[in-house]
Amino acid sequence: MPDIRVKICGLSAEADIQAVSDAGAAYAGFVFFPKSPRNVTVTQARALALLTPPGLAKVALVVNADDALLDEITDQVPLDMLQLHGRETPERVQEIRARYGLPVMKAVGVASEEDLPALDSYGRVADQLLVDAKPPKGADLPGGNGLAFDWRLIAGRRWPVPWMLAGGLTPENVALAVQMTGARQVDVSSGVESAPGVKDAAKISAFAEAVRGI
Ligand SMILES: O=C(O)c1ccccc1N[C@@H]1O[C@H](COP(=O)(O)O)[C@@H](O)[C@H]1O
Repeated sequence: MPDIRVKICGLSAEADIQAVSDAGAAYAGFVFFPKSPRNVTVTQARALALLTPPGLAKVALVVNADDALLDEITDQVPLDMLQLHGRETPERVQEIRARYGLPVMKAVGVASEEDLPALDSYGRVADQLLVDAKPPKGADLPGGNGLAFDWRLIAGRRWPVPWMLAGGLTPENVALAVQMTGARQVDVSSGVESAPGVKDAAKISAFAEAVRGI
């Protein structure tokens, strides 16, 4: 069975980079969304990205970002991928791919069968899909809420591009989530924290260990 790739999102401290690297994760995510407890400035993200060892892909998470913000982030922060976690249309995904020349991962929130066609639409234009739980109505954050969705909804479904499973994953439930969905990549943020926005090295290690044990 091929290795399952892990993304740890919402890093904001030097120690987080070390913990994620030690855990053998494939992706490190930086959140550019002021309402998030994981928000980082461009200056902070640049410093963290420069500390990130080769082999750990650096992902910038943005929410409905305009070109000015994306210009600033991509000018200042060495990146390997952009994660679009807002209401970006398929056309906007294409525009961003063309403008920045970086792979784009589009997050799609899932709560019911009705949400699944969007994965097919974005699967035609994005480089990767992030299949996440749909945020509750009125939530401040479009992701990072520690909520899982009903994994049976995507059991056996496949898309033409690589995809990651996200939403409420933890060291305790990630093995079951992978078993039920067939995911080959998993993304976690709040499930490896000791408090909102504070990453916990022991939980990061336990998450990676749980994935290795699958
Ligand atoms: O983490 C955040 O604060 C965040 C803010 C805005 C959009 C997305 C965000 N996080 C992403 O949401 C999913 C699931 O997170 P969780 O594991 O349920 O906490 C993940 O992709 C995060 O990168």
